[in-house]
Amino acid sequence: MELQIQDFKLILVGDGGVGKTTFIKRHLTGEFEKDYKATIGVEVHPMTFYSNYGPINFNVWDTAGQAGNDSLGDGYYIGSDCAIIMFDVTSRNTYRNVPKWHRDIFRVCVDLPIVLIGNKVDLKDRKVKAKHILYHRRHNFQYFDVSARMNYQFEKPFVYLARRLTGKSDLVFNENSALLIDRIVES
Ligand SMILES: Nc1nc2c(ncn2[C@@H]2O[C@H](COP(=O)(O)OP(=O)(O)OP(=O)(O)O)[C@@H](O)[C@H]2O)c(=O)[nH]1
Repeated sequence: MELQIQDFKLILVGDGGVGKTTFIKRHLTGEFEKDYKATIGVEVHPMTFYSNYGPINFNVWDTAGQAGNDSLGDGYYIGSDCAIIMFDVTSRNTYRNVPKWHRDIFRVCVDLPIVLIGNKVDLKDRKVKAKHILYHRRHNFQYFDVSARMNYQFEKPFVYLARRLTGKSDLVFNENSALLIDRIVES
C-alpha cells in the first residue's frame, strides 16, 4: 500500500481563552516541532496521525496570544484545506461569536471542510447545552463536544477532517496514534 504522508493545512480559530493551544498540546508531535511565524503571529504545529491509509499530517495554524475575538489577516487563511472553529461551552459569548469566525474563514476560503468543537465539557457549569448548538446544522458541518483537559474526543475532529479530505469514509486512526497521555505516576 502507498504510505506517503499526506499534508493538509488546518486553521484553528475561536475566541481567546477557549482552549485552542491546550487542545493542540494534547498531541505528541505538535509541541516539539512547532514553528513560530512572527510576522503574522501564529504558531504552526505539525500533527501527524497514523491511519489505515497511511500517515496524515495536519499543519495546524494557531494564533499566538490572540486577544479577544479580533478577526485575523488573510495571510492566516490563504491555502487552507480545512478548519476547526472552537468555542467554550462555559461561555455563551464564545458560542455567539462562532458565525463571526465562520464569516472570517469564508472571506478567504470558499469551500472547505469545517468542524465546530465545544471545549471544556469537563466543567460543571456548562452554559451552552447540546440542544442549543445548532449553528453547524444550518451550515452542514460537523459538531463535537471535547475536553482538551480530559482528552475527551480529542481525535474525533481530526478523523472527520481526514475522511473528508481523502474521500475515504472508512479511514480510521491507529489506536492512540498521536495522543499525549499524561503519565501516571505510581507511588
Ligand atoms: N477545564 C478545562 N479548562 C481548559 C480546557 N482547555 C483549556 N482550558 C483552560 O482554559 C484556559 C485557556 O486555554 P488556552 O489553551 O490558553 O486558550 P486559547 O484559545 O489558546 O487562548 P488564546 O491563546 O488567548 O487564543 C487555560 O487556563 C486552560 O488551562 C478544558 O478542556 N477544560
